[in-house]
Amino acid sequence: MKIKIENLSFGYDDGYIFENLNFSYDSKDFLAIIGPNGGGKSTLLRLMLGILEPKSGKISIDSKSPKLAKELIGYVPQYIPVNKSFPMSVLEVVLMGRLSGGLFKFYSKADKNMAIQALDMVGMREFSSRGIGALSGGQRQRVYIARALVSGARILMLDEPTASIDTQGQAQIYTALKEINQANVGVIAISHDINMAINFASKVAYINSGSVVLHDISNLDNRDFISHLSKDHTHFCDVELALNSCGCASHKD
Ligand SMILES: Nc1ncnc2c1ncn2[C@@H]1O[C@H](COP(=O)(O)OP(=O)(O)OP(=O)(O)O)[C@@H](O)[C@H]1O
Repeated sequence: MKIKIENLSFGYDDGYIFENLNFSYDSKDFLAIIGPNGGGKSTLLRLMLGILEPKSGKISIDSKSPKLAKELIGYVPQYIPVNKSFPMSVLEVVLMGRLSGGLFKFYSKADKNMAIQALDMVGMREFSSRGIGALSGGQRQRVYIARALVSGARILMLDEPTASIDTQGQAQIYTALKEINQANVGVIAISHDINMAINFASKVAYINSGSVVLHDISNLDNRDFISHLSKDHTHFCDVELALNSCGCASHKD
């Protein structure tokens, strides 16, 4: 599947956040969207999800508008804490991803098998009967990823899936996302952790002040990158320079 952004312009009010942006994504890739606060990462994700409408230009997902393609997209919001006594099991939460037939539909055996399979993919099968409130933040986030997967989504879009989660939990989430991508589901994740992005993604889109620079990092030597980052640069905004220093192909729109 392909997402194509052509001459996209968008602003919340009179001004523009993006002007004539061109960008494309192939679901073969695990794309990490990185960049400083306020750069436009969530705005771009919301445009691709069809929650926001471009002022001009076009976004197409396999030639359909984001609204018409919404069944092909699974959205995982930022980590949201839940009440410890929330009365739903992990399996029930994942089954909610099969609700497209209506809120009161009965789940079939096939639905349940799909939910168990999705829990397997994120390494959470053994927790299927546990209450959703009795999980760690990282485990809960993996359950939400399974819920998005079980809807039959062909691309997952995640807004900072590892915010407020410790390093081990982050690595488990990124490992699951990489495996999901290898099983032919596209993954686009906003990330504030450059280490995770570099270790697990195949492409990085660096967004700042409305411009997007795409880097192919599938052959990046991580140690080379980290040494460039720490030796030559001191700030997150210098990630782009470090990527260029490592000779990563970059493409600016
Ligand atoms: N609903 C809104 N109305 C008006 N302006 C908004 C709205 N949402 C975001 N903005 C502005 O748009 C710009 C881009 O915001 P966005 O949330 O897309 O950035 P971001 O890169 O995701 O930031 P962060 O890393 O802090 O989450 C910012 O200047 C922000 O203040």
